[in-house]
Formats: sequence, structure tokens, C-alpha cells
Amino acid sequence: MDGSWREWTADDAAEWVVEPAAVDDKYARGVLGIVTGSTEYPGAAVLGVEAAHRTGVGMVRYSGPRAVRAAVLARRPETVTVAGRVQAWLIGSGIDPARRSFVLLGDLQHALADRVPVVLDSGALDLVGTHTAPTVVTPHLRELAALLTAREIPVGIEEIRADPAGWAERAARELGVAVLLKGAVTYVCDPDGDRYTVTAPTHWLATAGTGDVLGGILGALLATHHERLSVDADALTALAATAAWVHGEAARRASAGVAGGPIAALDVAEAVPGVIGMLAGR
Ligand SMILES: NC(=O)C1=CN([C@@H]2O[C@H](COP(=O)(O)OP(=O)(O)OC[C@H]3O[C@@H](n4cnc5c(N)ncnc54)[C@H](O)[C@@H]3O)[C@@H](O)[C@H]2O)[C@@H](O)CC1
Ligand SMILES: Nc1ncnc2c1ncn2[C@@H]1O[C@H](COP(=O)(O)OP(=O)(O)O)[C@@H](O)[C@H]1O
Repeated sequence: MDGSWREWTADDAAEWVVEPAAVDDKYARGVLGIVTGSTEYPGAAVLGVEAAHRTGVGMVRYSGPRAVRAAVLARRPETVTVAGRVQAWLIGSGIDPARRSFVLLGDLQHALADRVPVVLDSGALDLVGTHTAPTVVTPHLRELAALLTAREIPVGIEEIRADPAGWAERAARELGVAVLLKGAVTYVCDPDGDRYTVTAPTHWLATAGTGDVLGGILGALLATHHERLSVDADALTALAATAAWVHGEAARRASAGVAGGPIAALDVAEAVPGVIGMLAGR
């Protein structure tokens, strides 16, 4: 890694947390559209929706299979399941790209054609390149290896593990999107050369579903900052680094609450409001 990567700090993150004002209503604060989860992975939808609500968005609209909608509403009845206008999208978590139905593919393509910022995760990563607005992809090592290899840039997991910064940059350049490469250190960069690292403060984060939580945090931040993003696409990279920072700090707090012990993904989502509140108060 060269010296041009900068570690994102609490002060940096604090610049990207906005408290609602007296003039705001739910729409002014931003609506996040979410297309995640499947009958195979309903939990991924629940986790992303939960994290988005807890990050402080105006509204979450969720679209997914009937059983998954029911699971989302059981946990979060404030979620809206009627289609409508949104200011940002989170798509792909908990979706197997090999098992996408015609209807689901249509929903994913609609999100990508909607001209608002998009977080592309997991089962929608292969659709990168068809976007119409600032887009951030959120792969882990295996997903990045698969994504690049499918784009005729053959690379193995171990090669990326040996140089995650270099491969994240290469992916941003080749794919023309911001990249958030997940791991114990998360690498966030864009084709313009903005490069940030976020070092996780606890390794208890390495557990199933925490990536789905990260997607919800990031989606909510994009929706909240939709006006800024419409005139300043570079804000996307700062927001992605902020999401990773909030996620790590939420995990640290959740673990600290159990004497430094283990946490599950939902614990991370539940700790997010405390992190947002702390940042808003700085
Ligand atoms: N509660 C949920 O619904 C969760 C859903 N998830 C979703 O699950 C899907 C697959 O995500 P992954 O990050 O697992 O995808 P990966 O690309 O890392 O792994 C794909 C598959 O490889 C296998 N595999 C890889 N390494 C393995 C190992 N060391 N030991 C055993 N099996 C291994 C697993 O069968 C896994 O399903 C994504 O869509 C993701 O969003 C996960 O986020 C976990 C939680
Ligand atoms: N060893 C580790 N230490 C700290 N954080 C980690 C470690 N490994 C992974 N993470 C973080 O945990 C999350 C895992 O996300 P992901 O791989 O998408 O899992 P899932 O698909 O199960 O949600 C990411 O935010 C990643 O940065």
C-alpha cells in the first residue's frame, strides 16, 4: 500500500452526520429503497432494513418476496412496502445471483436505471456497469475476485489478500465506481483517486450478517445526503468511509457492552444510533 491512503477518523465521520432540522419532514430527510433478501437468505433483508432505520433515514421502502417482506415488517413495522420514489438504493444483499427471478431482476434493473445513488452488494454486484448515478460496490475478497474475473481480469482471492489496496483501486478504475472492499481493514476508493482505510476496532465483526448491516448504514447515509450527492458525486466515497467507520464503532460499543465479548450482526445494528448520536454531538 502506498502512502496516499488515509485512515478515516471520527472527526471525518462527524462531518457526514446531519441531524434533522425543524423544516425537515421524512421526505426531506431521504427515502432509501431496498431490494435485498430472498427465501434462502431472509435475514439479510431484515438486517439491512434494521440498520438503515437505526442510521436515521426518513423512510425505508422495501421490496422483496412475500415471506421476506413479512419478516422485515415483523421486525420493523415502520418499513413501507409500497413502491414509490426514493433518493438512494441498496440492492443485492442476501440474493444469490444464480437464482434471481425475472421479477427480481426487473426490480434490480429498475433501481440501477433510477438515476439516484446505489449501493451494490453481493447478489447484484455482477450488474455493475449498468448504473446511471453514483454507485458504490461493497464486495468482500471472494466477491471482488469473482467480479473481476468475470470482467476478464482474472485474479484469485490470495492475490487480493496480498494487495487489497491495489486491487480495490484497480477495481474502481476498471468498473468506474467507488469500491468498498470489506475486511479487518476496509479499503474505500474511487476512480478519481480518493483513498481511505477504515480499520475495524474489533475482530468480533467477522460474523455472518455484519456486511448486510453495513449495507443498510451506507444506504441510509446516501439517502440522507441525496441533495449533496446530486451536485458532488465525490461525496459518495466519504460517505462510504463514514459508513464503515460507524459500523466498526457500533461493533466496538456492542462488544464493550458485553465485556469485550462476542456480538451478532443485529447487536451491531442496535448500537448504531449511539454512534450517530455521538458523532452528531461532536
Ligand atoms: N442472515 C442472512 O441472511 C445472511 C445472508 N448472507 C448472504 O449470504 C450470501 C453469501 O454470502 P457469503 O459472504 O457467504 O458469500 P461467499 O462468496 O463468501 O461464499 C459463497 C459460498 O461459499 C461457501 N464458503 C466459502 N468459504 C467457506 C468456508 N471457509 N467455509 C464454509 N463455506 C464456505 C459458502 O457455502 C458460501 O455460501 C450473500 O448474499 C450474503 O448477503 C450473509 O451475509 C450471512 C448472513
Ligand atoms: N477479521 C475481521 N476483523 C474485523 N472486521 C472484519 C473482519 N473480517 C470481516 N470484517 C468485517 O465484517 C463485515 C463482514 O461482511 P461480509 O463479508 O459481507 O459478511 P456477511 O456477508 O456475512 O454479511 C465487513 O464489514 C468486514 O469489513
